[in-house]
Amino acid sequence: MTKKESMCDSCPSKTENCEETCEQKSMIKVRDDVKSVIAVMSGKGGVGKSTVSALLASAMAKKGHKVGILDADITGPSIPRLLGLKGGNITTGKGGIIPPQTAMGIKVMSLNLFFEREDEAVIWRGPMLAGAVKQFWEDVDWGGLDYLFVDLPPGTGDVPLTVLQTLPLDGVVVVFSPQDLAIMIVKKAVRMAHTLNVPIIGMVENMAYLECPECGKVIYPYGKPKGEQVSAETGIPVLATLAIQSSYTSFGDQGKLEMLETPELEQLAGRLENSDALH
Ligand SMILES: Nc1ncnc2c1ncn2[C@@H]1O[C@H](COP(=O)(O)OP(=O)(O)OP(=O)(O)O)[C@@H](O)[C@H]1O
Repeated sequence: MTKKESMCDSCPSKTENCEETCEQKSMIKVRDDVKSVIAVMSGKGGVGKSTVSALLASAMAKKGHKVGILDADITGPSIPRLLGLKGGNITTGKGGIIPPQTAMGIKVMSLNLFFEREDEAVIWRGPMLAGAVKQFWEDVDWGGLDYLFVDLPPGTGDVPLTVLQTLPLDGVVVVFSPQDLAIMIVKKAVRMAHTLNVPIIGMVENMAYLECPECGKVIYPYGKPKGEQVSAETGIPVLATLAIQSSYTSFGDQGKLEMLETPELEQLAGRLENSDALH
């Protein structure tokens, strides 16, 4: 019996893509030093996926966990900037590439950390992008993590496919904003995860409303929050709803996003911490 056949025999989810997924997963390095792996994805760009990845990672770190972020958004990496890390001095040790750490101790690996200029353009085709992600998993000395968050590029292209099909994900958090277009596309991301048999932990609705700092009136620049609707249509729970707040951008632009208090994501981190599915 081949390795693939024996893996498929014991796999509970026999679907169309199960064999290919099993084969991909069997080829990636097993890491006992990373306990839970959570991907953060969005169907569409600019909805705040990297912001949510960084804040969720910070919330976990504030709870005392050892946390890392694998920035799989190879062509548009923003995690180093959001967390105040500069590129150009990556070193390698016995256990592999040493991931730089933020002020709070979050370990980060991102292609931008290899460049001195953060505006360096990466003009690579799909297989090279996928190769970089695999290397970030296999060749980085993550050195014992409770949670590794994987910040995906938007959409359902090569890199999200590689991550969902290859890395041993415990689940996915999907970020969306309340525009109809974003919602149409978030459903594609949800379908992709379902097709590849990756559990969806839940969704985060970002930029859902804005509270006027002068009078406190709540307005909805992108239309009323659509969490309930999306949840009813997809069967996936909305775990956090975030307002539009200038502090998200100002803390991020200063590289201090991990210092921002976000009660909604701290609560979500608590739910993840206690979720049986992740341990
Ligand atoms: N809740 C929010 N309130 C205000 N600004 C926000 C909020 N969420 C994100 N932003 C801002 O929106 C911009 C895009 O956010 P971010 O880079 O996290 O999005 P993304 O979905 O990861 O984008 P990409 O498609 O490039 O991967 C950033 O300038 C960020 O500071």
